[in-house]
Amino acid sequence: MADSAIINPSSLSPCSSADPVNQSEELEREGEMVLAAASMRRSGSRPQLDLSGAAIQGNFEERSPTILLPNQFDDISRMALDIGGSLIKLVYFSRHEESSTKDKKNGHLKKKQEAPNGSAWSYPTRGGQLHFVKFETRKLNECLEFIRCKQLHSSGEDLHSWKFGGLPDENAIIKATGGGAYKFAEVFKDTLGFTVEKEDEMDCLVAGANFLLKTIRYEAFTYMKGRKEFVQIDQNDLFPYLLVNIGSGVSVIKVDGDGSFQRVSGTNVGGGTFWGLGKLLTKCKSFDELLELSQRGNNTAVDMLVGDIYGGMDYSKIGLSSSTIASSFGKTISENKDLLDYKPEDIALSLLRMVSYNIAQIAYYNALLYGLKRVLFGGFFIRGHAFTMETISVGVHSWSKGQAQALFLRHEGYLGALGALLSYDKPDIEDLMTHTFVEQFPNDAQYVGGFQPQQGGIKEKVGQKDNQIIPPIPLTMTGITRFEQPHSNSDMNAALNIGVLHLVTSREVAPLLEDH
Ligand SMILES: Nc1ncnc2c1ncn2[C@@H]1O[C@H](COP(=O)(O)OP(=O)(O)OP(=O)(O)O)[C@@H](O)[C@H]1O
Ligand SMILES: CC(C)(CO)[C@@H](O)C(=O)NCCC(=O)O
Repeated sequence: MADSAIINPSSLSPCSSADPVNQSEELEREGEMVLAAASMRRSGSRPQLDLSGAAIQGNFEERSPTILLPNQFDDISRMALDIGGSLIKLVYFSRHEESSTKDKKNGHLKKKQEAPNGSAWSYPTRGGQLHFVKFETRKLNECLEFIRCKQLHSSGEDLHSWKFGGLPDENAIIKATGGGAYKFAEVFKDTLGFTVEKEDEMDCLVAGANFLLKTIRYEAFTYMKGRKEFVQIDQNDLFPYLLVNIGSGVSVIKVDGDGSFQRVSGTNVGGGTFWGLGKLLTKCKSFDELLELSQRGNNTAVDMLVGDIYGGMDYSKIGLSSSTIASSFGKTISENKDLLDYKPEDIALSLLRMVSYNIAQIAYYNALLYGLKRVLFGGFFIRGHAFTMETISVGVHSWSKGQAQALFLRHEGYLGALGALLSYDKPDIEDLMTHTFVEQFPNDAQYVGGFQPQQGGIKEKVGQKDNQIIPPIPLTMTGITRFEQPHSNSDMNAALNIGVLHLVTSREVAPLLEDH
């Protein structure tokens, strides 16, 4: 059910000349990655954004930095959304003259900046920009207000009817991905009048990641020992790689090419876990506050170290030093203390390390399983945060004995939104398949005692109609590889539990070991 009750069109406040986002302190308008369109291609009557030649501008430390393409000839309006469990990510295109408040404030378009090679870039006077903005999902109305005030809903020519006081074209569509594209589709229709065209979340993550890796220089980097090193991957040597997207939950995707991938794993211990538990345990009011707090922490106050167990000694026989964390939060069990006896900063650091390291470990095992050396981490959990990246890098590096490498992106949180934006310009043949949902399983994974479905042809893939995702269901659970459409709800429920740890709750008390 859409939470349509929470938004009422009349509750949206009038647009002021000021940027609506800046009116709210809590609303983070972050990193406006600015892309300009080099030129406009036209396929049939529909204008297309041509993103060729995209290049980052700005200094190396800037997150979500400006990227410009110089030759956008025609006017075009584009936006796409990735509506996740925690955050809504919005990407929109605008011409230079509609440059963002941040750009204006920083004089981005007026000044010349240092190019990486030391020369000065000159900014084009024509062209456009892709702005990247995020909102908290629980504050959907702020996103709606932003779209309305910026008049972002329409694509191409229909922009004008609204700009000049008319209502949005009732046929207007926007591309959106993430769970919220389903959950809030009616809200968008009711409040802003446009239809949400849903794009598959995994397709979009992969498309966004591939675009950034292939097209944008100074985008991907490694982070070890406090050093950030940019990596430009040879396009011919890009695939396969492992994409680990750390949002509220974590998706682990083996990417084999453009549009060719398998979601091979995932974990529910992700960014939502860190932020949710952190909020409960520290009373922090924002994610960034929690991250900042962790920077002052000392995790050894709550974590149980190998040395705590081994009387200060290393356990060198199995390669564990005394300072290795044996058990996250383990120290708290042996001390007669309450939550309030611990420093919130120590808790924040321990939690951050626990979640980051655990994800690194899962990433490593998947890299090992599929023989992948490159592991790309995306999602807003990373937030360009040094400790998070260091923990993940060290985890991947040490577990793989230096064989696998963790990579990060400057536009880490916008993969899905970017993929949704790129999907406007998918070739027509792909448009026909927009609503195809494909549940994929690793072909080469060793299954023990379960079934090992093969990837089949299109007939064996199951369609997604409207806002209902119908998963595939195995014919039997005994190694047979054919898939059929589920017929009943119970079939569907069974199918939904494939490949995930499914807990059947029981009220029976589990027998406990007797105390002696
Ligand atoms: N300002 C912020 N507010 C809330 N969470 C934030 C913020 N900045 C970073 N985060 C972290 O990013 C996570 C969300 O990341 P992201 O936006 O990539 O995922 P999502 O799309 O919301 O989740 P999912 O894909 O699982 O639905 C949060 O769970 C939190 O750990
Ligand atoms: C459910 C999604 C895909 C929504 O983005 C994400 O939160 C996720 O991958 N969660 C992990 C679910 C799991 O594989 O256990």
